[in-house]
Amino acid sequence: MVGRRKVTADEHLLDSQRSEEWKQRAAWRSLRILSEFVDGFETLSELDQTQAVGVFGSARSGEGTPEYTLGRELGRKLAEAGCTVITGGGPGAMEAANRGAQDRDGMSVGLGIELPFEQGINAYTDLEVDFRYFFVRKVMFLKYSQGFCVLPGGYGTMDELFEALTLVQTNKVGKFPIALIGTEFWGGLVDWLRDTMAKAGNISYADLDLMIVTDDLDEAVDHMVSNCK
Ligand SMILES: CC(C)=CCNc1ncnc2c1ncn2[C@@H]1O[C@H](COP(=O)(O)O)[C@@H](O)[C@H]1O
Repeated sequence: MVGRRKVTADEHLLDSQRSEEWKQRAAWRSLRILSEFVDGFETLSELDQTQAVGVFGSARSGEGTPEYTLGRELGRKLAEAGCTVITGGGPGAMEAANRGAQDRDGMSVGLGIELPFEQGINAYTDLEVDFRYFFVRKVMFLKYSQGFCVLPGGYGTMDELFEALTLVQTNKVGKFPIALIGTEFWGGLVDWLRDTMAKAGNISYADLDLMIVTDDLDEAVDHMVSNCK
């Protein structure tokens, strides 16, 4: 990839090879982390009264792809159902869902993340917060969303999906609907979870019911609305 690569706050925090001076600074860094929580809670507190759904999906599903069209339609349907749409504020499926929400005058939120290559939050958000730390941002997704719709994606999408699943499985959050959208994309993963992971005893078969898999956006939205905590 061409462009200026910046060292991010996450990288500073996680790099254990740095000098003694850096190691000592890591302790002070906790204040910066704290301030990021404060900023996030303060900015997003206006969402406390709304029913919000987090939408995850690939940063690479650009305009013109079937996934972008699907994400935009999902954003529209969530807004029509009265839900605020919260995404990672990036391009691709995130932008599509934010844009769809705005198409229907719904509330559209972007929780952006600092990345080595500058990109900025997409142009379709009404409320945005930019985070330096992935883990702080993940807390915000969980705190302000009452359910998740997951479009096809890559590692980032998997990370967010499995974070949510783990929290539900371990009863850290209560009623928390999760819908995987796209049976062709998700089918192989779900088969593997059942035929390999559950079969090996690493999850229970009941854990497979913590999410639905569908191609029907109305079913996904209905699952969010009727099962929100
Ligand atoms: C073109 C490109 C790589 C841009 C990256 N820009 C991003 N901006 C905001 N959130 C992101 C970005 N990349 C990954 N994420 C996070 O990880 C998920 C997507 O990652 P992935 O594309 O599935 O793995 C999103 O739901 C988002 O929360």
